Amino acid sequence: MDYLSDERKKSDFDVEAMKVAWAGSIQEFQLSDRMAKLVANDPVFEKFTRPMLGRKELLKNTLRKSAHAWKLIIDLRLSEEEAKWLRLYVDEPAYTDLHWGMFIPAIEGQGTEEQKKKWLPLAKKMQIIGCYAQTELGHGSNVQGLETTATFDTRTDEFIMHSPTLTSSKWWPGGLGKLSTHAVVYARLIVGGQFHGVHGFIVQLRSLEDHSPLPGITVGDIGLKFGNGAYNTMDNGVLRFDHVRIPRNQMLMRVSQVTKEGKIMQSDVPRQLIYGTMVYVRQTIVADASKALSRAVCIATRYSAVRRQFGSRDGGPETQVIDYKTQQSRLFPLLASAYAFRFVSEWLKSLYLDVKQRLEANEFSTLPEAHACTAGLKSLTTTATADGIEECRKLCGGHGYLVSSGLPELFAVYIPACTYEGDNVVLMLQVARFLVKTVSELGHKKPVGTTAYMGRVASLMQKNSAVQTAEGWLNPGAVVEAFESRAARMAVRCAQELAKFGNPEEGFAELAVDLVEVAVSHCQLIVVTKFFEKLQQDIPGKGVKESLEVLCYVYALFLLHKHQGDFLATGYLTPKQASLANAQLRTLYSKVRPNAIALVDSFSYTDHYLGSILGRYDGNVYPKLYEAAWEDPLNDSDVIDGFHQYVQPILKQRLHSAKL
Ligand SMILES: CCCCC/C=C\C/C=C\C/C=C\C/C=C\C/C=C\C=C\C(=O)SCCNC(=O)CCNC(=O)[C@H](O)C(C)(C)COP(=O)(O)OP(=O)(O)OC[C@H]1O[C@@H](n2cnc3c(N)ncnc32)[C@H](O)[C@@H]1OP(=O)(O)O
Ligand SMILES: Cc1cc2nc3c(=O)[nH]c(=O)nc-3n(C[C@H](O)[C@H](O)[C@H](O)COP(=O)(O)OP(=O)(O)OC[C@H]3O[C@@H](n4cnc5c(N)ncnc54)[C@H](O)[C@@H]3O)c2cc1C
Repeated sequence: MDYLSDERKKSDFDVEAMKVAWAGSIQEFQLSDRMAKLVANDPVFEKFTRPMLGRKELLKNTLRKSAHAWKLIIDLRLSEEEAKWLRLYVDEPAYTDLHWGMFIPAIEGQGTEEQKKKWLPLAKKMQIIGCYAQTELGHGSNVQGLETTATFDTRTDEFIMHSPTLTSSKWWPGGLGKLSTHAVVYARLIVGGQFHGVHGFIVQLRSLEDHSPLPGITVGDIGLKFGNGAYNTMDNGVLRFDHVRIPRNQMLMRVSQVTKEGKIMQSDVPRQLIYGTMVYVRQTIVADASKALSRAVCIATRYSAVRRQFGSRDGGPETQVIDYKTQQSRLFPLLASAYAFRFVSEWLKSLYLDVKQRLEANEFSTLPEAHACTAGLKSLTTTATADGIEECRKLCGGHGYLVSSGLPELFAVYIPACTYEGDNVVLMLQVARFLVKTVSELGHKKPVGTTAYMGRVASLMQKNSAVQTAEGWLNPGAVVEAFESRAARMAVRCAQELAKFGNPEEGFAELAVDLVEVAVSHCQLIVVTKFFEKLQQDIPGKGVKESLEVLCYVYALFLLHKHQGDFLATGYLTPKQASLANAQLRTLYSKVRPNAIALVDSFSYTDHYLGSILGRYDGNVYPKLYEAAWEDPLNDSDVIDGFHQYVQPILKQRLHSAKL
């Protein structure tokens, strides 16, 4: 029985076409759908017991699933793209994520042709397992502060990898603790007693025969992390080197080369390319944000349609909680954000692929913008998603706190995204540096790409919003101009403040909070703009574009309302115009309401992937919650183990004293 069928009938757009719009293309939809079903129908990938397993059992279970996934990839001859989807739907962080997601990309981006030829076939056949060992106990954000050393020995033509201090221990790399045979290790290059910056080195950690650590290497897991199950399926590790020797050709040498004689040769490639793997991964994290947020929103939306509280008249049904305006005002902006992040990630991927192609042709001019966009959007979307998942838990009331809602584990797995691949504040400060530089160069350099609007800064500083009515806000030009003006005005104001400091670095440190706000406003402008640009494309299907338009305005006007202080303080909006935007937002929520279930169905998530009783496709929540409770190991017996030993004596004592 489909308890949500009435809801599904209310929608006025073609859900199948929306699924394609969400996926990006019909091919992508079919591919993803095939992999989702393959995983959902395979009992090896069951995951409901995960939060109850102890650490060793949990990790072993993950290894079993990863081995089964690899077998499927080989047996079914899946492409790399299909394998990516398969791993996503298995939905369990594993050492293989870092192998495919960072180790291989690091070699691809920073290795020479010879190095790629040697290492990539081994890695792609999984004859070696790699991780990305950058962060140390003492330093994560400050990459140039890493302490591990790689000292060149001209006599033997080798590097000596060493961990000189406790704080130089590698700490956090996923897959390092128990599984990796190799790592790309980031270390200070020392040649002839001189420091030559941080570089990547391929280091073998464990024997390929018996998996024991090689001489001079101390390696292990760093211990339990937040939440049950969740990211504890990953063996984040600690690693120390005691004068471990590796051949010279295991330094990744696309950026700098060390010759046999100990000479450093710089290629034309900028040294920032050493950070290139992070640019790649940050871009994928933006896509992951839309997946995680859409999962949480799907659960909260379906459950909000099932759940009823108050408002019964004449013995009729109570009100569905999704009909409360307060519920809508918390839920629908998150629904709109999931779509907004999906489309901005699509754009970011194309930006990244373009930059990658240019880098391969030794054209580096667009790297700074790629860095700013990936860093800023990673920060913006992961912060909003982590907060959004927690909001979805609250939107589900008490039942959202049950592990069977799927939300606690999703939250626990997701929140480190605000920290890994760059702490979100540190990343916004990078965006701020890029923006300040752009403003300072306005006199002699035309801003391009996502900062092109800065080229119109004079008019953006003068023009104020012309919106007169709530309907006036349903105009892409009016909305985009509002976001451009706010971002430009905040950036210019900050640059003026910075100019008052004799020492720019001192000013940057003092004004850091304002600078982060400038960066956030710039990144929000990018997301809003890319959503409107998406709507310019041909999007087939009855009512699909119209529904997306509504979501686009919800996203933009929700941000405008949330940050109205900025819009008012910069003088672009009057309080009246801000309140008209809010009135329009309320109207938009009413337009979303009948389509809400169809909009989350369009993510096309299987019940397996959602992993949530509250978010079940059929809405059959209460019987299934009730059933699941009885499956808890505590309910194996009526009288709990330990009762006779620890509780009964207390009860007896009470009875005894009661007699007295
Ligand atoms: C319910 C269950 C659900 C289950 C869910 C299932 C599955 C989920 C599975 C997986 C989750 C999804 C994805 C997981 C992905 C990853 C997680 C796992 C791994 C994580 C890995 C890591 O974290 S790796 C370590 C990452 N570390 C960092 O990011 C460090 C951050 N620091 C830096 O990036 C930099 O050092 C810096 C940016 C802070 C630089 O600081 P600064 O002192 O200014 O530096 P420099 O002098 O070094 O550089 C300055 C110039 O360089 C430019 N620049 C800096 N970075 C870059 C770059 N990346 N690219 C290009 N250019 C860069 C900078 O702009 C300066 O340029 P100018 O000189 O021109 O101004
Ligand atoms: C689950 C998980 C998986 C990870 N996987 C890997 C991996 O595979 N490989 C790997 O190498 N690393 C990995 N990491 C490490 C991760 O990349 C770092 O933790 C991250 O880059 C943050 O660095 P940090 O821990 O040094 O934080 P810190 O920099 O110490 O941050 C602490 C606080 O200081 C603030 N702060 C720091 N610098 C500044 C500044 N300049 N201005 C203002 N505020 C500042 C931050 O905002 C934060 O609030 C992982 C981490 C986690 C949690």
